Amino acid sequence: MKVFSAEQLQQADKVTTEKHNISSLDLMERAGTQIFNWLHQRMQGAQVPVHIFCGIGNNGGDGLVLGRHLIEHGYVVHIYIANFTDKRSKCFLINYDRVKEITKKWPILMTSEADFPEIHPDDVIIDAIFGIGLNRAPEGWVKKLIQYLNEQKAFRLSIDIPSGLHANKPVADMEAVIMANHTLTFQAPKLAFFLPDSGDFAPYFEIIDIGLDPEFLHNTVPLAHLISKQEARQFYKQRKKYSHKGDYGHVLVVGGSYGKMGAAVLSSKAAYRAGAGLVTSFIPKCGYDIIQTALPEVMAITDAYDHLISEVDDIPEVEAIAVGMGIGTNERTVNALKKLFSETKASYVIDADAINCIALDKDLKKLIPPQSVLTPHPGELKRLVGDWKDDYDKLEKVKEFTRKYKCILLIKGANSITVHEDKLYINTSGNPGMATGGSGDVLSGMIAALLAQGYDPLLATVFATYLHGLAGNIVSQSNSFEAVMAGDVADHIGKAYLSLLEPDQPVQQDENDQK
Ligand SMILES: NC(=O)C1=CN([C@@H]2O[C@H](COP(=O)(O)OP(=O)(O)OC[C@H]3O[C@@H](n4cnc5c(N)ncnc54)[C@H](O)[C@@H]3O)[C@@H](O)[C@H]2O)[C@H](O)CC1
Ligand SMILES: [K+]
Repeated sequence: MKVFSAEQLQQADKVTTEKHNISSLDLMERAGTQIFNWLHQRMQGAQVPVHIFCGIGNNGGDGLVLGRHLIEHGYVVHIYIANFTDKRSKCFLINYDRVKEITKKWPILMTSEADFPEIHPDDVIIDAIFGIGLNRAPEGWVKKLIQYLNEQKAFRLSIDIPSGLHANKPVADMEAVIMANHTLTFQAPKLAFFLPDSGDFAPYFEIIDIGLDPEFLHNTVPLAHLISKQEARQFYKQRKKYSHKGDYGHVLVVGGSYGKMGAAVLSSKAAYRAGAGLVTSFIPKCGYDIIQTALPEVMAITDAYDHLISEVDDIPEVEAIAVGMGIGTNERTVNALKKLFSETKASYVIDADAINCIALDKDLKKLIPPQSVLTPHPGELKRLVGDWKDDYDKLEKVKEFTRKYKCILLIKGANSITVHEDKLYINTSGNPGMATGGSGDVLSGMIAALLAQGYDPLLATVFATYLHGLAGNIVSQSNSFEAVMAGDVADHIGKAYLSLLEPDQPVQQDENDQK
């Protein structure tokens, strides 16, 4: 699914009205009516007061359309206009009049804090103050209104986007954004919903299709792609009946040091579970018994050193190498990486301490093999590209890094983002239980396994990230978030493949009602 910018959606709006010969007012009617249908299906006529807070632009107009339909269906509705300026939009004004026509009185105009209404915890708040037309931080009493609404216990439903949040720019004032319980967003999800600084404002959202021109949406290069099951399923390559282990590639895991052998074990295990034909682990001597005992399927080659990796030699020819998990940043290890990168051709996954080594040594940075996949967590990323002002600055820095070093970089986090030059792929699987030691080691092994099986590096990263999150979700469903351990995630990669391929269950009406 595509993630568009506010500007692209405004353009889509314009193209749709011109090409399909419908007015902006019709589009607003469509948008507001769909919000009404959503709410009506859930409220079923309940006489719970619905407080609709409208701005004076088109987001406010959507709120007015919703209000009119609710009133016509006998709901208890209070409409308030946050009258912060008299520059009201045309479609807002028409719908303002339409409300008056049916109620015979004007909605309540708010001009200061004194106008804030009392709201009962069981009531419903509709947030239609600002949409994607937000152009600065809300100030004065409007900011206070947002804070007041956030203090209420009532359910907050935001129309299109929580007011005060920009679709694709940093939050200007964190204290002037609606904390939505749910957001009904038009046509496409907004980038801000998936970034660490702003994602908490829109923890749950649904997309409302308002029929913007499909051709425009198809031909427009989006800000990002959202990867859910539907997309991930298309990446899957079926195994052939008449095949042998050589067809699925050989992964070399270069990992571990004294006290951190688990990293190499987890990565090697995940490589097998994700489908690699063969896995060899290159480890310090001290890890030999550990890996051979933990994973009999894995072949082991040891370094000359007992506690660390000093030179990766005598290795077989492999398709993919996952390097860095638990290797430390000793100078000898940095030198081993220099030699490995310059002498061994393969598809690389560069993780953990290998990233720290690169951050420490400029010469090593220059040796990053083209098309490598780097998988830093936030701390490693900071060491690699420097600190950032906000999420958008981070994305720009990472894009620049991938251009300069011709690589793919996965920004790991709640919604991990695969970055390659200007392309962004946002992952939707996974859960907070996966914020646990070893989770990244499992992922590096999975990416390497897909590389070995012939997936191209960008696809391998996006697909492995989705499968990894899905495996984590399966574990957490029977185990709680708290109890998720990286080894469990590796053990559930198989279930993730099965879940990916099983047909979607039709949504039953009563099931739908409970959501
Ligand atoms: N194509 C679509 O997706 C459709 C969207 N619809 C809805 O329209 C809004 C966007 O409406 P717009 O009138 O452009 O802007 P807003 O309502 O978000 O903003 C209102 C108004 O407020 C001014 N403003 C912006 N920031 C501030 C601020 N901090 N303080 C004071 N005033 C501010 C700004 O100048 C605007 O004029 C979209 O989100 C949807 O809800 C259509 O209904 C259907 C098609
Ligand atoms: K809103």
